[in-house]
Amino acid sequence: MSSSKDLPPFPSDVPTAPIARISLSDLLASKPPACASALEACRTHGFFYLDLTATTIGSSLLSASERLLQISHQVFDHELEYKTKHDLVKGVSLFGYKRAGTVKSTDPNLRPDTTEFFNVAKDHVHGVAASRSYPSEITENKALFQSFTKDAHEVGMLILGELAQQLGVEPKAFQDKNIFTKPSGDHCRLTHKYAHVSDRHAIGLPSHTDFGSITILFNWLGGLQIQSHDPAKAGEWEYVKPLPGCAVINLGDAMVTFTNGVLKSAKHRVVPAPGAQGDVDRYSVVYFVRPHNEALMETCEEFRHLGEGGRSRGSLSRRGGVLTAGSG
Ligand SMILES: O=C(O)CCC(=O)C(=O)O
Ligand SMILES: [Fe+2]
Repeated sequence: MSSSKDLPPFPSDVPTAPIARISLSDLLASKPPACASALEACRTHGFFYLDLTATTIGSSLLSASERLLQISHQVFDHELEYKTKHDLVKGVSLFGYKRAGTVKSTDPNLRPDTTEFFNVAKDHVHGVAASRSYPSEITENKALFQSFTKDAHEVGMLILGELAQQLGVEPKAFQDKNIFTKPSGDHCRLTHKYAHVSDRHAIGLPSHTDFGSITILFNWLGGLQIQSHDPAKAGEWEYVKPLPGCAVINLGDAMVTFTNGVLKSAKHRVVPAPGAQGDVDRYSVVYFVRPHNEALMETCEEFRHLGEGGRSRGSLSRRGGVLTAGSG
């Protein structure tokens, strides 16, 4: 595949998840219907499309994501031996290479996944923390990773600000948990899933929720699925069809903790893309806005009255008796 434009189309007869499409330009202008739709999407699906066209920051994110796609082709094309030189060390750091074949203990079928990825730390590309080794295609394109992470984080902060506004809480309640200049697990992930012509049931990424606050996702082929909210469909998996000019936004578990479950982090997974799309390798470019390492992982004041306050999920650490987002 030389470019995202040469890909087979998403089949027209495959049912897709009915998630909202919200315009970044409207959110930037704080237009009430767009802000209300964002809140509604985050209270229900925990997912929405963000139309990035017609805005400067959105256009630069779209072009950066295309360039990162090209870099992904080169990076994943290396021999496994080269890629594993940059392995992430589970339990020690999130950043680096994860090969395909991981079994997630939460997958009831314990199927090895078929996706490899590189997690590139915001802290490493912006000098917030000392870097680790990455493939040369990543280190040589530091400026691109810098602008992508900065712009994606800014879009995440805009959404967090609008959600706070809509919920009537302290306007910076969520933004203050995700400060860009502070050490954190914020990162850009490049993913690659091999085409599986012979095994249409291979799992790309097993069902999971994201750990952080907001995920900004660029993908070009189907394969991403979320569970239906239609009671008649009883949680059936539905494809999230990639839309040109749009990123897919979803909330992570931190937002569930901060809002005491008012906002949702939906389970999602990656399966082979439908139709002819399943015959080509699949890539995605993701940015995870995660609470900074010192952020308290507890329910914001305004949501405590809802009952069971301070629920937390994910790998958190305790600092001086309080729960923070830092991985220790
Ligand atoms: O590749 C995708 O479409 C989704 C990736 C994802 O869910 C993740 O990396 O957490
Ligand atoms: Fe995810």
